[in-house]
Amino acid sequence: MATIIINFKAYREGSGERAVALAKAVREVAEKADFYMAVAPSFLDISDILRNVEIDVFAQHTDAVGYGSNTGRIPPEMLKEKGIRGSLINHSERRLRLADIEFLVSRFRELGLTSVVCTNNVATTQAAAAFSPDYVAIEPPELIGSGIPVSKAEPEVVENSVKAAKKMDSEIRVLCGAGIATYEDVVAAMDLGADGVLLASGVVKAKDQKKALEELVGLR
Ligand SMILES: O=C[C@H](O)COP(=O)(O)O
Repeated sequence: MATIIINFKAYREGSGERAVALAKAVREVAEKADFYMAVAPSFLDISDILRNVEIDVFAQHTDAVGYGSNTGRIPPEMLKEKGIRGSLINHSERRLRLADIEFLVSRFRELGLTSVVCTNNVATTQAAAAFSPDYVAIEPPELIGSGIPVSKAEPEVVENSVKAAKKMDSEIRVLCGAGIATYEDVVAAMDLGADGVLLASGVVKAKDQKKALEELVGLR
């Protein structure tokens, strides 16, 4: 089943009570859609969503630390403790060092958390795949938030990233993101070999988020 992860980022439209409402909408659409759907809300909204919505929740970032004297940092162990499914790692808006990415992918594996390592081109996708994360998510930063879908604007980046990742480890699932908003964009991504998409503004900033979700999965 293909994957759709919706990143709420720090958008006002996806925060506080609106985050819970959006997570509920994702859950309702996921029940009718032929996709695995998960959400990546702000840290501050994760507990409310876990308490109120039956849906897999991912963190938007995790720090390469353990429990201890790490002010303001979030170790993987805390995600596990809260029942969080996994995390985006190295999102272009929250970049990490190579050693941190390797540490997190390895620690996530030990803890049974799902790792989604974000990359910005074919070379970084190949490098990230060397750590065998569960997912890599290729997202050209210049298209993020643009409304111009990567699956149409830079199909070769998606296709070559899929090839590079699967050559490194055939088990890795490849998402693509940046500008994805419609079912057509999702199908185009999968035609290029992607196993799903990672998106934010196409849904979170939509006037009617539920309608945008239904359009995204082909229910409209
Ligand atoms: O995490 C999501 C990506 O940054 C893509 O964002 P976008 O869908 O707003 O282009």
